[in-house]
Amino acid sequence: ADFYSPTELTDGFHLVIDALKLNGIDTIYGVPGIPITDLGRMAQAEGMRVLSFRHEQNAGNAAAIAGFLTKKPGICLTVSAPGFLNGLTALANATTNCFPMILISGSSEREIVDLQQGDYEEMDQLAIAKPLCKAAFRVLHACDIGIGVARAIRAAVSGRPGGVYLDLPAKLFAQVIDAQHGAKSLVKVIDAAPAQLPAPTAIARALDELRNAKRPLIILGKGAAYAQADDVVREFVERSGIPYVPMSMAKGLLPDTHPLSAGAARSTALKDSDVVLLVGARLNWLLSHGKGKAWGEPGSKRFIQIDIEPREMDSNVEIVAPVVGDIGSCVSALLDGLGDGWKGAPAEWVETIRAKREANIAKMAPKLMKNTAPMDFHSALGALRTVIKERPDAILVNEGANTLDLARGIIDMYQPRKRLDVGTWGIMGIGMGFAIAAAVETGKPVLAVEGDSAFGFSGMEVETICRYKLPICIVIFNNNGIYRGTDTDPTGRDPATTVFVPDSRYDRMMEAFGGVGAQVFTPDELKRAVDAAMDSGKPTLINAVIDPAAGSESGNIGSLNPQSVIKRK
Ligand SMILES: Cc1ncc(Cn2c(C)c(CCOP(=O)(O)OP(=O)(O)O)sc2=O)c(N)n1
Ligand SMILES: Nc1ncnc2c1ncn2[C@@H]1O[C@H](COP(=O)(O)OP(=O)(O)O)[C@@H](O)[C@H]1O
Ligand SMILES: [Mg+2]
Repeated sequence: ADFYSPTELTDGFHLVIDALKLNGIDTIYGVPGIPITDLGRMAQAEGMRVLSFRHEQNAGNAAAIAGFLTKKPGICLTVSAPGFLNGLTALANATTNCFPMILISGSSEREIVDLQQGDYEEMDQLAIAKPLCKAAFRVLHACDIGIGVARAIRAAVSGRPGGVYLDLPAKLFAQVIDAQHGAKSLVKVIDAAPAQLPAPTAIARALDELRNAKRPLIILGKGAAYAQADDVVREFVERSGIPYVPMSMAKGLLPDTHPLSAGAARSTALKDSDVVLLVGARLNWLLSHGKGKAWGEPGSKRFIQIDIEPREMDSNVEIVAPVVGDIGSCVSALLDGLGDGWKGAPAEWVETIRAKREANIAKMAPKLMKNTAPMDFHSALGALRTVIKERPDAILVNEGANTLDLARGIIDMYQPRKRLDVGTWGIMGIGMGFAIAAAVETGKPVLAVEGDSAFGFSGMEVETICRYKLPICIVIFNNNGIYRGTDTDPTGRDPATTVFVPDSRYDRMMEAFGGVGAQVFTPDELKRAVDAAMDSGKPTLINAVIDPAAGSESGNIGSLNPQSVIKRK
């Protein structure tokens, strides 16, 4: 029997680490500082991987995408007040995108905060976090750490995944309790994200809609990618024979070259379909809220929606067949229900989509072949499209405006969860955090295709990338500006609000920290430099010179900008 000395003790530091490890969490993304520097050191000493960043927003983004990739909540650890606030943007973005993460921040003493007596980094962090995330908890007593961590994990991954805030006041860490009592207080979460089975009546109703459809369409959202029900999703598309449109981060669930892919025929698919099956995709702005000219005749659509969140139904338009449950269970039930009677989608409709897709791909092809300088977005992306085709298990991180919108349609993906981008908010700044966690969590090579403005939001993490020697190749589409590099200040006093230093050399930033830097002017040079980076696995930054006149305002979403009708004299 274990010899147990009554003096054996544990404390808050050790209980937090034990609670995380007990639940299979082995990685922490953060920035050290009071009161959590020692927590990070001790976690590292106890075998956890603790990665220190240069800004908490990037650590938070890393934790968020780690959650998306692993279905375990990513952990971001920050100091109080300013560090907490820096992590909050990533926590809110994770919640918006349904990525499971836990922001753990040290905090000031309750008695001083609640009397507003001016503690070091005083802030009521729990109150501030609550409206911006899925759940928020604070732990005051060491014997509650086990339950607190368990609640945070379950809140992050159960139902619709999201961001959770866990507030740990400084005094908690040094609190000492009896070791055995402490061990008993820990909770290993059982079935944190339970399967949620659809009602048979909901499945029957959905199948009726599909059977009566003349022009059915499937839309796969990043929820379908997150669910990791890849085989049953692919089997359902292929057995049903229904064309599908993958949303950005669902690309690769089936290869974009799949005969049923309607990605390159998106406009026709949305406009002319009559029954639309949404699988882990919301009818938000990315799908024009399910109405308007993108969707053809008003009232011409019947929507079936699979989602784990019941309240998503009817959020934008009427859902005639809501299927509430987890995607794996729901799609399996639909597949079983198809039965032998299912004759496949109407051949004429499938042919319409195929023809449209082939025509659009043919129209685009010449733009991707140009091998001259200066590059434009199409010719540069043509080179990267080939890289991913040759290296399908590489992970593509992508942000910018033209750099994002054009890459989404030009770079085909071949495997699930390989395209990580700005998601539902269209947020800039996810690049380096996503790239770091993708490399750390998967061990796969990462290609980060960045607008020069987008890169600037998290660019200091090139030092982090070098420090951990991560296989990340950053390609910056350097068009000297936001959208374009050609705007001018009409007063002639300053540079325009959307331009940067001309002919800048981002590649030298990577060299500053021991990484590989390269500047390229043609698609061939770009492909060679990326191939070299991928083969070497060395941190690399390629400054790809793009024609400053090549872009368009806000990429594909310029129409969202308000226009002034007042012209001052
Ligand atoms: C946090 C944040 N700030 C600002 C923006 C606005 N914004 C900004 C600043 C973009 C950068 C576009 O410039 P780029 O250089 O990254 O890409 P291209 O020049 O290739 O279009 S895209 C975009 O929507 C944003 N989406 N998110
Ligand atoms: N395992 C799951 N089962 C069912 N629905 C899920 C699951 N995980 C996430 N979801 C849902 O997937 C949806 C993702 O939608 P969204 O982020 O809009 O995707 P996209 O931007 O790709 O269209 C969310 O409504 C979320 O509730
Ligand atoms: Mg740019």
